[in-house]
Amino acid sequence: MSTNVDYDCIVIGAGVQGSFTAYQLAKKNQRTLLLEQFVLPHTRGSSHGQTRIIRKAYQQDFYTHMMEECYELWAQLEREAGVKLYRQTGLLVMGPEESQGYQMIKNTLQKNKVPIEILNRDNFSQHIPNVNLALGDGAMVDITAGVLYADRALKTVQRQFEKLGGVIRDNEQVTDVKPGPVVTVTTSAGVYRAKSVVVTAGPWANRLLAHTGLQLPLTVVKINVCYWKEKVPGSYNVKQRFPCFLLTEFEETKDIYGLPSNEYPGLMKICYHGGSETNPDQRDKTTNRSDIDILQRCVACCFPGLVPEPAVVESCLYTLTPDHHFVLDCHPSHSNIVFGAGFSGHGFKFGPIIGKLLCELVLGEVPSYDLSPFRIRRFQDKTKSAL
Ligand SMILES: Cc1cc2nc3c(=O)[nH]c(=O)nc-3n(C[C@H](O)[C@H](O)[C@H](O)COP(=O)(O)OP(=O)(O)OC[C@H]3O[C@@H](n4cnc5c(N)ncnc54)[C@H](O)[C@@H]3O)c2cc1C
Ligand SMILES: O=C(O)[C@@H]1CCCCN1
Repeated sequence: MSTNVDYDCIVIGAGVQGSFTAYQLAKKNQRTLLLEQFVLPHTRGSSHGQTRIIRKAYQQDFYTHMMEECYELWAQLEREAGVKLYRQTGLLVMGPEESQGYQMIKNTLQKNKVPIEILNRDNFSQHIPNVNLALGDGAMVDITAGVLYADRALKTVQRQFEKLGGVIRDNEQVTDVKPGPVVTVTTSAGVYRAKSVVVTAGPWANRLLAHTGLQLPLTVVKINVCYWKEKVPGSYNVKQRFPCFLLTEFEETKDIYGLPSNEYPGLMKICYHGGSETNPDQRDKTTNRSDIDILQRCVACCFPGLVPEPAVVESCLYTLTPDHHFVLDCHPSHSNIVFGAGFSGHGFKFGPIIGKLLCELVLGEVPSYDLSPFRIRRFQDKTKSAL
């Protein structure tokens, strides 16, 4: 052990991305510390809750390509830990047949030979009962898509990290990061020195990066996570193999998505892919519910077996970039500070591959995928660097 550092790497933030990064670093024999400001597990960031969608259905090829390997990495973790983290349900994609968004997803899936089933108006209700396909909408199913058990996944990857000798310190907020050949990290409980640092602080990313003179164009929004009651219990249940769904357009506005009833008996999760801007420390003060009005109209129109009024509303945060693509990069002035941020409400399924990529950046290895869609230079004038 070199005498002037406590760790090879310190990862700041134990959400899904930081936890997978720490795990990958420990696998590569890096002495790694994972720091978390809250007591684990917590519900204040973006990675809490029992379920997330996993899918290859994307408009861009690069996400579909990454998901090929990512499914294998999820399965590897399941085997390693002896737990079930994924359940195949399929993803029903619905949207105006001629729209660009719907067609791009269809083309990407077909081009990449992802198994899909195209449904037509005649066989739709036979395959998908209790859903009304809007006039002019097309429908297809991404067969291998499904549900990830999110809370369980987070706990599992953190436990595997510790088994590899990694150290987690929760209830310890990072208050300063001093760049240099050895990075000094100050927390509410102490000071640590490491050869490199990874910032995976979710909605708090810019607050951490400010210590290093960098600000990214990130917007934090609060999502109302709505659960809707089944009129006939079980009709939208995961055990009936009811699929996840993605509606690429409703009333010409943002996507709406949902997951079969699972965590709360008789309640299906359906959310609007947008919300109002918030300060992550004051999340619960934001009370805009205009998205819920849209969801109520959508449920009344497309899901006749659900009561069109949410039975439970919880909160979760998105950290959005202007193009909704992730940020995976090294600090422009300090190559030993790496960050993963701006997962824009769709990053959970990529956790294992994000961990692998951020680990490669820390170790100075050639990244397994082309990172140009994720580099900060794409923002150009929107990235403020004080250094
Ligand atoms: C409602 C909702 C639905 C979603 N659905 C899907 C889906 O179906 N499929 C999918 O793939 N993705 C989905 N996502 C997106 C996915 O959950 C996020 O992209 C992902 O969880 C982001 O993880 P993260 O690690 O970047 O952030 P976080 O989970 O927020 O983790 C960051 C961590 O850093 C900690 N931290 C911050 N500052 C400090 C500090 N100073 N010191 C110490 N610790 C600090 C925070 O406390 C936090 O724990 C959804 C998100 C939401 C909100
Ligand atoms: O990542 C996902 O799969 C979900 C559904 C689509 C909108 C973003 N969140």
